[in-house]
Amino acid sequence: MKVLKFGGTSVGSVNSMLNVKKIVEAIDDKVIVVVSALGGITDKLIKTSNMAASGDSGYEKEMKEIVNRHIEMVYTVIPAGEKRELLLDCVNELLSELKDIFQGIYLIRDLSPKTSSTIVSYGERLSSIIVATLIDGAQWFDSRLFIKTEKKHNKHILDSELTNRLVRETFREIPRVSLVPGFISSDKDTGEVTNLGRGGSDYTASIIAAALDADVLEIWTDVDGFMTADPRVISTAYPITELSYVEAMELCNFGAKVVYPPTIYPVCHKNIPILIKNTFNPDAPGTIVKQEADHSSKAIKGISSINDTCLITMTGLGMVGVIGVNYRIFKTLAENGISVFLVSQASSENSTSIGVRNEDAALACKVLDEEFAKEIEMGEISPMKAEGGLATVAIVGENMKHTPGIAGKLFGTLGRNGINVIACAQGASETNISFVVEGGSLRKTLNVIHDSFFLSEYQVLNLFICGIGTVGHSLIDQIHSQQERLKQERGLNLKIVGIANGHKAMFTRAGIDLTNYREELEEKGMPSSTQVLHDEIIGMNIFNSVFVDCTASEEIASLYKDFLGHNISVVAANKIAASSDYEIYAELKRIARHRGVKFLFETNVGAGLPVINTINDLINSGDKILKIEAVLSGTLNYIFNEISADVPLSQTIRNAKEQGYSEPDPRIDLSGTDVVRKLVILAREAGYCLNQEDVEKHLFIPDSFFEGSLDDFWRKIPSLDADFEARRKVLEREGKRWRFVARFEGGKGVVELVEVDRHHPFYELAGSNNIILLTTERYNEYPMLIQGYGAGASVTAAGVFADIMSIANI
Ligand SMILES: Nc1ncnc2c1ncn2[C@@H]1O[C@H](COP(=O)(O)OP(=O)(O)O)[C@@H](O)[C@H]1O
Ligand SMILES: N[C@@H](CC(=O)OP(=O)(O)O)C(=O)O
Repeated sequence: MKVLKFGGTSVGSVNSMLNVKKIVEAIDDKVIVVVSALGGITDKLIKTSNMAASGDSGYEKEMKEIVNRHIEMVYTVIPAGEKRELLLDCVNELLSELKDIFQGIYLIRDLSPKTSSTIVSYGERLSSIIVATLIDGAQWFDSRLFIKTEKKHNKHILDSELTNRLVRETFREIPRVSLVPGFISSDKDTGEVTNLGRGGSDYTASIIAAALDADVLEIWTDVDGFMTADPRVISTAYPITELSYVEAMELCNFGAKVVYPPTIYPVCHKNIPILIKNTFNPDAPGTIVKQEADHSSKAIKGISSINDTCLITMTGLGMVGVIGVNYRIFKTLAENGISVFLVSQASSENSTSIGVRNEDAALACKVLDEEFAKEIEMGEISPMKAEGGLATVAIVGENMKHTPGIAGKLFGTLGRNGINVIACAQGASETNISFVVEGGSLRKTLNVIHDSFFLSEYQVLNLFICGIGTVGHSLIDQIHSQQERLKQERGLNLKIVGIANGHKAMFTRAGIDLTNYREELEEKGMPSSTQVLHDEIIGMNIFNSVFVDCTASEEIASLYKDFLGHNISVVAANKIAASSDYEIYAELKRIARHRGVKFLFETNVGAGLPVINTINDLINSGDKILKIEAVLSGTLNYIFNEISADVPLSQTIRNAKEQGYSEPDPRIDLSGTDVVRKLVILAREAGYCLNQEDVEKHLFIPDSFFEGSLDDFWRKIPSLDADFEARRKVLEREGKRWRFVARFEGGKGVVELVEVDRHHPFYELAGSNNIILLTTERYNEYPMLIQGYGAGASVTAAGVFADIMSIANI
């Protein structure tokens, strides 16, 4: 014999009702079917009662909707004929009783718990008679006659002994199909209608299954089984094939709504398996819950959470070593009907924290303050401290037992993502680790843990890309073309969750489709500003995230500090932050280290060339950088390689801009500012404290050319052409070339135009290439030389991409 329970979602629509009929009629065994109210009806009954009790005449409209929902259901699922007429008589009678009760409440403006229980019982009474008529040959039973409760601590609790006896008596002869309303019961002494609590139909079914020694209890709902996490929050959650009773209990007790927690015990006691199935997808295997579940796979089976948490903390040296303090805490709370779902006490015994629901917090504080009034007055214990708005998360799995490293992995993952754990608890059974976080971090917490424990084959990196000029655009193209390969071959899911340019920004947790992102940004993007980026990115509170700055903006660079402080790594093509005041640079590095995130800017010097990483590797392995000599400006090298009798200086500058080598304002290159910035960054990475103003500059363009607007500059620059051409001719005759060289030695930095002959390593430097010579303690007689493209969108974008990949750490 089987017991099948169909939840509100399974009897909520015409299609689902017809599925229920098909599923039940296909079973070749005796079956007892337990049903809930039509989806959403219990909530609506409660809402309508409250409206009527508060004198809101709008309750009539709600009541009409309740009537229509049931009548329409009858007309659509039951074919015309005698059966339908008989059913309509019963349904109409129940609905008219309900209408009268609501009217009574509205008139006297009073709603007692007893009336409330009566009202909600109509949900299951109505649904069960509809389903009983729908399923061929089904016989209806009134669960109020055999599910019996008694009142304890102001709550209706099941009287198991009496109920079991009555269930067995009622089903001495079990028909082929029996139909039972779930949830509802009656008081064993007064006969008043009661219920088993919200979600209680699962419990009704479990009680019946256990009392009658059913072969299986099937819970039919709207998901493919118990999932690794709440699928409404974690889109990547997937069904768990097998769970033990203990694991199922831990999960549903902690918010996995798919099964009402008390359901597990009766069937577990009788070793009856529970099968969770999807009414909308009956072919899916579902989840089987039994004594011994498969433990061969992951360390944890599922994650559940309760958003509604208040942590009450009792502290005081007067508690240390005193016997009976905990006894008094729990006795007081129990006497006041307050349920505690998390307890955390330090071994020093001077502080105990307990997790309760927010609605119980004020009462819990009050009764505990009263219980410990004497100790509080003597100063031995402080008054209770309540911290609301929190959430409790639990990771569950019997595999955790004796497996070292689970807590380490859990808390490490949370820490790296900037999630603060306010309290935690793990029982010696080692099947559950629970912890409390800020309510606002719940989504991020669940995502982070789900990702690290369940989706480890896919690591996710969430990217915000700011600036879609030449470098940003090229980066997005490169990511787009590599996304699938990285996923398949490296298990890395690179998701771009935000894109912004100077005037538009768009964000989506699911990841932006990169095919038409420019059009989408223009059409659907919100107005962008530094503030918008700051608030949206921090507000999204998304895990494993990286802010990628492909702008040259000082304002954008000013955001890094807050991003790093919120555990968002920063990858910058923008040089401003790393070359700004030494204190700012040092602070950003400090915050990143402290927060366990990365601040990377490899492309700040030499575009995609591995310059900074090389310096870091040398230093980290104990070497010392003694001298840096370099041509660091792709623009200037391009200009000095281009300049000829046919192409004067002014034209080479224009060409450099048009080819995308120079900064948007080429004066930043010509003034040496760009090279100074790069030298400062290299020196700092080499372990020296250097600021831009400490670098000596010998320029080749007079200072006056850098004053005024960019247009003024373009107008004035041809006036230098003749002089440059004369100097170039001399240089040519001497077999020399111009190189704009940056040098750092003995703590001093210099940038200047140098004339190099054919024996100098910089002589042959072609195009816009860069060259860096590092003289170190180890590379001394023969310095290390790094050379290659030092500018250009695609190599710079590739360098940024490499920084991003190093954060993914694969
Ligand atoms: N870990 C989980 N596994 C499956 N479902 C979950 C989990 N956590 C929360 N849920 C939610 O529980 C819902 C099923 O419970 P409920 O709405 O009470 O169904 P029913 O109406 O069938 O009783 C699912 O639709 C899902 O959104
Ligand atoms: N109808 C009741 C009982 C129940 O179990 O419903 P569902 O199976 O839809 O969770 C409620 O909403 O609480």
